[in-house]
Amino acid sequence: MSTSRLRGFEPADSIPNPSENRRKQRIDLGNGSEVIYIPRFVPRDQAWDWFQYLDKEIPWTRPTIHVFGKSCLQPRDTCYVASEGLTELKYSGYQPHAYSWDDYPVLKDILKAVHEALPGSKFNSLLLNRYKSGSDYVAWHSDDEKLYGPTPEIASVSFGCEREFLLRKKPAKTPQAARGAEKSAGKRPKGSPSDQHGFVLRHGSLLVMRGYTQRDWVHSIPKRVKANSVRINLTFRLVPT
Ligand SMILES: O=C(O)CCC(=O)C(=O)O
Ligand SMILES: [Fe+2]
Repeated sequence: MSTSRLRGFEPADSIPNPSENRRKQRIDLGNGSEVIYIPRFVPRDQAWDWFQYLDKEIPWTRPTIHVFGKSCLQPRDTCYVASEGLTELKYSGYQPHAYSWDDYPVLKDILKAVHEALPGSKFNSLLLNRYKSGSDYVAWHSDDEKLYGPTPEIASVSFGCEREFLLRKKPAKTPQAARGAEKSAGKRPKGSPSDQHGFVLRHGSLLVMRGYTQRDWVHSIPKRVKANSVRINLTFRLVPT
């Protein structure tokens, strides 16, 4: 697919500066949630160099996780890097070992590039994922673990095979809000925000989730039979101390 946005999903806001407009998209998800997408964040050759390094040097594992009372192999490889002294990460009954930034200088270079692109950000942990083929995936979830606080900023850098990243609004919680959602289902008024978005995350792209995105939305990387090469994704996060 040539375009970074998926057909049938919402177009991005236009940004006044025309050169920025080509590069950067800002999607207002409503109610204090937003996504930024920069398709050409890392130049192509640099991105391939980083891909090769990560594929080869990172101590990837495929852990057993526990979801809905069942054990299963996580459907992708993973690794975790964090600064010393942070609250430990635990998800799906699995507590990854925290590797040190000092052991992977390239991760520090990528982190530096991310910090430069996002003024004011100060990430101190990183979850890495490797999708070996289109049958590897990440199920619908939100990164709403307590250790990240109520409004985490999550910066996601992708390398290798292009895969779809989907965002879907969580169902309304109060009966009143649920009735409203039911009434408007299928006939969204013009100009009101959509409750689903999709991006094809290209090699070297940066996607940022902000505000209440983890509280109000879920995201996923679905299986895709046609995706037949490796994709590596890095999500930088801040664990407040
Ligand atoms: O691979 C991706 O783009 C997303 C990964 C993700 O959602 C996660 O690690 O929490
Ligand atoms: Fe996630």
